[in-house]
Amino acid sequence: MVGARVNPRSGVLLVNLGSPAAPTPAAVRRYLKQFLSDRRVVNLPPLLWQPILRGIVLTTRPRRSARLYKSVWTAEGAPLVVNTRRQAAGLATRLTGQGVAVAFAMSYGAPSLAQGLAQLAGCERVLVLPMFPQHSASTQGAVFDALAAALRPAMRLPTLRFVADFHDHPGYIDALAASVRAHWAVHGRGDRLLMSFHGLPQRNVDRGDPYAGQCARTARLLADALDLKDDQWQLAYQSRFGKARWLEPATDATLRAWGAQGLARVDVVCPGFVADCLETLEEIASGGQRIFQAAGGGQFRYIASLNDSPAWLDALADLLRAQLAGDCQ
Ligand SMILES: C=CC1=C(C)c2cc3[nH]c(cc4nc(cc5[nH]c(cc1n2)c(C)c5CCC(=O)O)C(CCC(=O)O)=C4C)c(C)c3C=C
Ligand SMILES: [Fe+2]
Ligand SMILES: [Fe+2]
Repeated sequence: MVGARVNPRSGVLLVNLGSPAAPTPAAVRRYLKQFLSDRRVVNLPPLLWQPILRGIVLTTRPRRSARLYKSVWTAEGAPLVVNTRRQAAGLATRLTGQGVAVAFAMSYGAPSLAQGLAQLAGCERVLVLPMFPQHSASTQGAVFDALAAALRPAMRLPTLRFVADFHDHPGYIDALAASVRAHWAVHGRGDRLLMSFHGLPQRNVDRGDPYAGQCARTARLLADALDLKDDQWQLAYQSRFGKARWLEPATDATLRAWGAQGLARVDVVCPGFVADCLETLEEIASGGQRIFQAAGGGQFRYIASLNDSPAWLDALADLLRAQLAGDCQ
């Protein structure tokens, strides 16, 4: 546990997606097997999907993904886990004095939900915050399932509160806007700002997943906070996986088109990721730049995720205090 009191009455559990234990094909295979077997993520009949997963995906993807993970791995471990650990530590310094313990966990890999909850043993109330600003059944739903599974053996349940999303929270939008402005103050302002969100299969949205609507709302609020005109920014979706149709426009196609138009300077921010990870550091900061420049574009700048920046952790602490002060009394 990060700096809790002896027996605090309330606990906060931050939950993000999770990473492999090591940047090796074997560890990535274990991680992808758990992740991609979750029906919240790939909702196909297991008799159809499991042979494809085991016979094709898990025999080809781990080697390539391990190479990508290796390119972003740090001395302390996977960026997503390192950044989430720092966020938990930063929140603990803000909340522990108020009798609130803070721990973190991952939907897939380690630390598991059971390990995270064990850090909060003795808390009568537990507030679970999935670290995905926009709601999707594939992410929040997976956290909820993992939470229920982790609590199955419990003889005494805490009072629980689950934050469904925070896509329009003023503190989150302000922290994003401040981080873009700080970037502009140092590097100058690009011709256009691309707001790249993780993608989702179109059929999930057709079935009622609010994800795309919430991404659009976050993007609009951020554009307004930055006083951007409509021709100065665009929303796009990254990280397509598999053969189905995913949300559009795609980040890679957009960057290719902007490069071909000969744009001299673009900035890219990923508001759906509050912690830098493989998908931002490798896919966007490296891969996005390659695509844009190969197509003829000029300068490309990736704006880091909020990670453990003080303004973001202050906003997050406010969000958590407000949630804890709600009907959790
Ligand atoms: C931010 C929200 C996310 C949504 C929504 C989401 C949906 C989703 N993802 C996949 C498939 C993969 N995602 C992978 C990595 C990954 N995804 C997110 C976030 C969301 N995913 C994060 C933060 C990460 C990075 C993890 C890290 O360790 O840094 C991967 C694994 C990496 C790889 O092999 O490329 C896959 C696969 C699907 C199918 C999906 C929605 C249905
Ligand atoms: Fe993903
Ligand atoms: Fe990806």
